[in-house]
Amino acid sequence: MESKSTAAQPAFPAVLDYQSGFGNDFSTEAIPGALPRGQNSPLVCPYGLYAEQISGTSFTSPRKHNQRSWLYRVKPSVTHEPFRPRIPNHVKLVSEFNQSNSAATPTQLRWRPAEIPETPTDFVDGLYTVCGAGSSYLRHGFAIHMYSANKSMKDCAFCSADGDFLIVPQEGRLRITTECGRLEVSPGEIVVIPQGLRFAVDLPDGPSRGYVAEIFGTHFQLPDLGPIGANGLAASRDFLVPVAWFEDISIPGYTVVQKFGGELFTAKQDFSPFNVVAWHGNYAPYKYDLSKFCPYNTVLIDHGDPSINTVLTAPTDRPGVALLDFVIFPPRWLVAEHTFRPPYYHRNCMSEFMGLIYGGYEAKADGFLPGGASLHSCMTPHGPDTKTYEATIALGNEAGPKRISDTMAFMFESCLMPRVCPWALESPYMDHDYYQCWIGLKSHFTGDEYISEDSQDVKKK
Ligand SMILES: O=C(O)Cc1cc(O)ccc1O
Ligand SMILES: [Fe+2]
Repeated sequence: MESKSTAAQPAFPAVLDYQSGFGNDFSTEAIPGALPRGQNSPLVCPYGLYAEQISGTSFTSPRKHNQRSWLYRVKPSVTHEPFRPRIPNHVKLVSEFNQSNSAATPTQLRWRPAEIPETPTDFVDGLYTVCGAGSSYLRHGFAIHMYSANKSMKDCAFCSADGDFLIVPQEGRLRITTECGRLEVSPGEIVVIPQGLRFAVDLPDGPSRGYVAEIFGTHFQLPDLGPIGANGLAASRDFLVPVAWFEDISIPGYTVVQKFGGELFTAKQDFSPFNVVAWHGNYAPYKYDLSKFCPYNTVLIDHGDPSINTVLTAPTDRPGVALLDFVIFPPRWLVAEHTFRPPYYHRNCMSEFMGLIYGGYEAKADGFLPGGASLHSCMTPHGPDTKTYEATIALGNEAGPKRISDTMAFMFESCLMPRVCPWALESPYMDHDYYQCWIGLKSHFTGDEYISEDSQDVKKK
């Protein structure tokens, strides 16, 4: 807690407290007794606070999907001047993908890691959309952004009215102050900031880079475990939610930046929006340490589908069809016998965007680097590069148990077909030679004797 002053934001403590659980009904107060007892909206709230509800689902969503929280704050968030288009506006954010702002391409795409900007750039200015599909207006779709920044946000908070942000830091910690409290997120951890919740990002390490999946119209949930049983993959109790924390500070000219339909709007107010003394509910930010993931995998033959490594899924109305799955490729043992162990060659009706947090990726001997990205869209063929294929075959059946260590790759997989933004296609980091990694795959066909020389017909034996 920080009492009334005009001081800049206080330093983060070395260790932050969190509550644990996924989708719980949380209750937290920075001052004992600040949560009203027995009702949400008393005539006068404890300590003279304002009650404010934030709804992440429609009021009438079925109980098992319903998400909302009650925030008890020094001043309500409506206490601000009118929203105005941000000047200069941000031209590299898209939330409704169409021919005027993005391109369709079935080509395999890959990007080298973007450099950290030289000029002062905070999280908001460092954010740019790579690809996406659908529309935040129609509440169905997603956008994949990346960020590269070097400076903390100052006297300003951000929120997206368009969708939830799943942030995957790749370089540099993020200290995130939200209306629900504070989180520190390191590379190797992820954080989800729900639609509409205000937050500010500090960069204690300076240079910072990462990925964001933004989903429109739904929220992330844990995948069902099916025959795996009651345990495994990401455990509910490893998700960490902030405890209430507030500052009661006047900051003349404080700016709330709101992403709304892909455009940025600003509203001025004279106080910090992080003035929530207590809150309760199930609509809150959370973080998760990917090293806690408990992977399941093949123990005898064949390469399992990557869905086995789903951390979080944002569903559509069709069973088993994700608007966006967040899947990881964590350290694990490979033990399959007489099996081609790397990912198989494939074409997928879902579209696959991949990133690498650290280490290497089992399907690519080189070219796919930490901080880089690749996109294999709907039905676009892809798979291991030539070097990986040849090395795997050379090893043969003698490959014993092998530990894949020091790696963390991930995939955002969607049933929607992404369009790609022009600045991503024209990016200096685009790997124009990506196709070369497969072009050298040779035929190892041994059935030539069955083909007649002149007709190419299969000879009858
Ligand atoms: O394309 C990729 O590298 C992702 C992926 C990994 C895997 O193990 C199986 C299928 C798949 O799409
Ligand atoms: Fe794939």
